[in-house]
Amino acid sequence: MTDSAHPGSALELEGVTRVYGSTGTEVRALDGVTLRLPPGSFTAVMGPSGSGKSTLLNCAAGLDRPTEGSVTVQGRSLAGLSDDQLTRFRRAHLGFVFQAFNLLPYLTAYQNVELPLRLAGRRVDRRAVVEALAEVSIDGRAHHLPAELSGGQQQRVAVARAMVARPAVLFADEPTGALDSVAARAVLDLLRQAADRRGQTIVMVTHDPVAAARADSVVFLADGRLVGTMAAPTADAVAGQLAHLGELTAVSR
Ligand SMILES: Nc1ncnc2c1ncn2[C@@H]1O[C@H](COP(=O)(O)OP(=O)(O)OP(=O)(O)O)[C@@H](O)[C@H]1O
Repeated sequence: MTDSAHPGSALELEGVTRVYGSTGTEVRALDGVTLRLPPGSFTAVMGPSGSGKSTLLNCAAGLDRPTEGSVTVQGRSLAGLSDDQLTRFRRAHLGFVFQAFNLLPYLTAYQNVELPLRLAGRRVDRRAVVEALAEVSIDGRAHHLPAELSGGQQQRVAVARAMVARPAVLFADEPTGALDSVAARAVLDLLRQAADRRGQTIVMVTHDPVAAARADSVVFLADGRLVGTMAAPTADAVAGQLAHLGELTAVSR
C-alpha cells in the first residue's frame, strides 16, 4: 500500500511549511516547498544562510514535523506516524551524515558502524559491518577510536554507519563542510556510488558549488521558498546562481 500521490518518488514534499516561534515572533523557515525526488537520484540543496536548508532536511527526514504540508518517503506519509513509529521508520529506511561526524567517541569505528543495527534490534551481521567499513576504505582502522582517526576518516566511518542498514534515502547536512578537498572528494565519491550502484536516494545540503556539482540536480532555496532547480550542475553555474540569490536576498531584507 502507498500513501503517495506519485508512487515513483523516493521522497515527496507537498507544500511543506515550517513556522517556528509564536505569533509576533514567528519565523517562516520553510514556505510551501514542493519537491519530488526519484529513487537513485542525488540532489544538492543550496541557498544563502538562513534560507531553510537544514529545516528542509529535518522535515524531509522526519526529525522535525512541518506546520503544514506533507512528507512522503518510500510511499509512506510521515504525518500519520507517532513519534515511536517515526523513530522506527527512520532506523529502517533512512540514513544520516552530519558536518560534525557525530561518532560516539568511546566506541571504535567498528562499534560505531554496528550501532544502527543494534538500535534497530536487528541481528548484528558482522559481515555487513566489515563490508560497510571496507566500502569506505576504513577496514584497516576498524578498531581505532574516532580521536585516533583523521577528519576524513571519521566522516568515512560516519558514511559507513549511515549505509550499513542500506537505507533507501540518505540525508547529508554539509558532509564535507569540515574536510579538506581531498577528503571531501572521497566522501562525495561514496555518496555518488551509493546512488549509482545501489539506487539509494541522496539529499545533501551544501554551501560548496564543487560538492553540489557531483549531484544530479541542485535545488535552490531563498527565504524558505524553492526558487530554482538546476539539472546536470557545474560548479561555475552553481556559484553564479548562488551569487545571484545572495544579491536578491540582500535586496529583499
Ligand atoms: N528551532 C528554531 N527556532 C526558531 N527559529 C529557527 C529554528 N530553526 C531554524 N530557525 C530559523 O529558520 C530559518 C531557517 O533556518 P535553517 O537552519 O533551516 O537555515 P539554513 O539555510 O540551513 O542556514 P545555514 O546555511 O546558516 O545553516 C532561520 O531564520 C533560522 O533562524
